[in-house]
Amino acid sequence: MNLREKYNIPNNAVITIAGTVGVGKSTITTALADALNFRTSFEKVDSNPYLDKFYADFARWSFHLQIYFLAERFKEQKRIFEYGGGFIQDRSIYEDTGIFAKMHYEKGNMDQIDYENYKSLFDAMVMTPYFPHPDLLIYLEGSLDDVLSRIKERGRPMEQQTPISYWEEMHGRYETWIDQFNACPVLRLNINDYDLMGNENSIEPIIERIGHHLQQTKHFQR
Ligand SMILES: Nc1ncnc2c1ncn2[C@@H]1O[C@H](COP(=O)(O)OP(=O)(O)O)[C@@H](O)[C@H]1O
Ligand SMILES: Nc1ncnc2c1ncn2[C@H]1C[C@H](O)[C@@H](COP(=O)(O)O)O1
Repeated sequence: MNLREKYNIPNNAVITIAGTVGVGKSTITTALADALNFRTSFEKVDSNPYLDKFYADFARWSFHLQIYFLAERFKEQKRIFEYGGGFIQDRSIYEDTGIFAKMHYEKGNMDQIDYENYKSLFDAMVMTPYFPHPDLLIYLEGSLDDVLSRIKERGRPMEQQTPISYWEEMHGRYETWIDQFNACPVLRLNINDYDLMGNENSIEPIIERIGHHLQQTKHFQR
């Protein structure tokens, strides 16, 4: 019996991984998809035409980047729907608006008209009964110090040049955001409670928790 069957995880489940930059979303996305034999939906960082420009000049490129991410995530959502689920998704669409767009608007990097325009597009696309919400959002939480050392270790150039205050603010915003998030069930996972690099067996307890959580939540209606 495989791990998916062992822990009663439906083969059409859609699980999205949320958390601040560098916390370990992509790594756990791969590990969970491998263990459950699910497909993955990743953010494409290398082919993003705005990301480098955005980090060099937030005010100039914030709106463009948000529209780009919204379109990319919506296309991914459509792909997941067309396959009929069975996906692990690296970052949720909710973080784009709840964390990034909001933060850049409040910091003055996006003007009010652009922000309202973006939000109305987001609401029309996402916050409707027609948009399938994930069955579970796994929120990865870790200390700011651990996250900063992971960002450093990964070494994406544009992130190294970004002031630590940016990551600190994002880290704080994530904590506030997750406390009021209710678009789908949430499982919180502390990054110190598993070790995907050092111990390949550490994925099984996570899958066990996912199985329990999915069974407990009444939202699972596929
Ligand atoms: N469980 C883990 N233990 C140790 N290092 C990790 C773990 N998960 C991720 N990392 C490392 O942290 C860095 C950021 O991870 P990544 O998965 O790319 O984060 P995210 O997708 O959230 O930005 C990478 O260098 C990765 O190898
Ligand atoms: N919506 C977004 N706005 C601004 N920047 C974003 C958004 N979504 C992702 N990003 C950035 C943050 C990182 O530099 C890369 C990839 O994110 P990661 O958390 O490492 O997967 O894109």
